[in-house]
Amino acid sequence: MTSTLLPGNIVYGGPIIEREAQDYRSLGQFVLDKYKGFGDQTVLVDAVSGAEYTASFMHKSIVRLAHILQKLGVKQNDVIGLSSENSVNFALAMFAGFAVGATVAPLNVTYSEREVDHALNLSKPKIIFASKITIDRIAKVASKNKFVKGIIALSGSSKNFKTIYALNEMMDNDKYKTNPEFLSPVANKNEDVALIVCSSGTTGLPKGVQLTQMNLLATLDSQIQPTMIPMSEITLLTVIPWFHAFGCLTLITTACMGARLVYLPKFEENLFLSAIEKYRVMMAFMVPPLMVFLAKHPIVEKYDLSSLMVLLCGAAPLSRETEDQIKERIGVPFIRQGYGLSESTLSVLVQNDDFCKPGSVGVLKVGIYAKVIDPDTGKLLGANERGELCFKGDGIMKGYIGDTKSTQTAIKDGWLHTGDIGYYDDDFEFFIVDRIKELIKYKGFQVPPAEIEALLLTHEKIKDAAVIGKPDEAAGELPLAFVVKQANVQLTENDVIQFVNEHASPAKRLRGGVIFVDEIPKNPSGKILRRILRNMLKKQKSKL
Ligand SMILES: Nc1ncnc2c1ncn2[C@@H]1O[C@H](COP(=O)(O)OP(=O)(O)OP(=O)(O)O)[C@@H](O)[C@H]1O
Ligand SMILES: O=C(O)[C@H]1CSC(c2nc3ccc(O)cc3s2)=N1
Ligand SMILES: [Mg+2]
Repeated sequence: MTSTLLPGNIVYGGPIIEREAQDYRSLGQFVLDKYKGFGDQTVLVDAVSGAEYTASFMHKSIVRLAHILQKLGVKQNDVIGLSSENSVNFALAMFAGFAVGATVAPLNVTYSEREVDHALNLSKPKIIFASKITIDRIAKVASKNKFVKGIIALSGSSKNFKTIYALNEMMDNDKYKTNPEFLSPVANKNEDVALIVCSSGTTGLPKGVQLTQMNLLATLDSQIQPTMIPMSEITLLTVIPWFHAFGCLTLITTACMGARLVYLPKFEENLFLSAIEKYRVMMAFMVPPLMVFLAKHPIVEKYDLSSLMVLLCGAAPLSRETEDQIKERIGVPFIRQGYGLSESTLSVLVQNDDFCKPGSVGVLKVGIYAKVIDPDTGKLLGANERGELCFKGDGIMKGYIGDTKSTQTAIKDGWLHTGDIGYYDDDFEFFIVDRIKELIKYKGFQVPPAEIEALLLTHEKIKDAAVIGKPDEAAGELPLAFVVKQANVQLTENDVIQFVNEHASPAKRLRGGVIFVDEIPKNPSGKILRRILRNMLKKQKSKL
């Protein structure tokens, strides 16, 4: 499908032809019927334990858990929290929540008590599923919030809350083994919220993004495309946390397609590589730090990665240099960069065979409209003009929970204002420059840190890098780099400054200096946490 230009400089990705999911009675029913239809196919594989789960196992278990949720008093549109690393029980809990027509609110497992408290007070779940790594923290915070009536332990247990149920005990209880079918209640698809995902919190506190059943069903329809190989023969790998929109939506879409999804609960170098080798993984969901790992880490050479055909990468900027290095090093034929937001359900832009210029994030997906506006004046811009990207379509969220003001700032006349600066070229292929909030303002020039970071990563002695603006009275801000050196190399501040001077325009020079660090702080979906770097800089200054 090629994009078309509509009057008023609006680009359109074309209609969603498929209507299978959207016409269903509910999201929960769609997932149940899909799993039932896939029968004995293996749909999930735990790469740590090696356990494999068939679609019929998933169907049977979701039905049982849905009956259990109803017995516990969970009703349509009640909210269920879900705090777990990637595991089969995460998938069961979420899909059982959908089956009873509830709203599922995944929680970041790395959240501190304070952050859990913030997230719980956004979604106000009645029941929370928690795994052994989070249950103590969840129980402690839940005991201070009256709206939480019960906690279901997916694994482990805790003494910090009075009503804790153990999932395995309930699943084995004969009481719930009676009815092998479950009929999901008819949904008000445009209104009923299926998911409340927390945005990454890169620019402030995380916001509770409400995605309706229709947002998800339309996205599912838009993902269905004829493939050369039957879906049942495709093996995918993911380590992206399922509590994040990117991870969560890729779990839901791959589940409904009947592919085999191999998952990891967290990233571990050897496990990630050996999983690709062992399961002959064809496609992997990636974020830029994982791409840099494949491009640069010496142990990559020890593994047979020849099965890899496609890497799907999103969530943060990926440089064309990293892309080229991977192609050259491990010969992956296709790298598909995509771009999306929690607010857009899944990606709104993705590369394909015909539109994959280096550094681009591809073209509009079906069902999506885009426009680029001048962030100051709101004027509509045309091809090759940089401005704020705005999107419209069936995947755009209902709004932020409990925050009408932010919702009204984010969505105007149905258009989601992303806060990201980008442009499309003459082929309607899109490029992301940076976030409006991250642009460094040097003497009136706007310097995108992502560009300097991409350049620094091309240096063979640099393992990782992040750039921020250092406040400066005369110039406004000066670009400053945090740099992680490769092991056992000599590299000075001056070497790094010289390198940038040679390869970048004057405004991008590292006039703020270079700080060597052991690690760049990133969140689980691979985004650089620049506010931590800004705090580090402040602390360093106050010490002087
Ligand atoms: N391929 C990509 N290239 C560059 N940036 C990307 C890409 N994909 C996603 N992003 C960035 O990720 C953002 C969406 O991420 P997400 O919804 O997880 O939360 P966040 O915007 O990082 O956090 P918050 O909204 O809470 O500040 C986009 O607005 C964009 O800035
Ligand atoms: O649609 C795809 O094929 C893949 C390619 S990359 C991608 C996404 N990236 C993001 C980033 C943030 C987010 O909230 C959702 C997505 S989906 N989706
Ligand atoms: Mg955001």
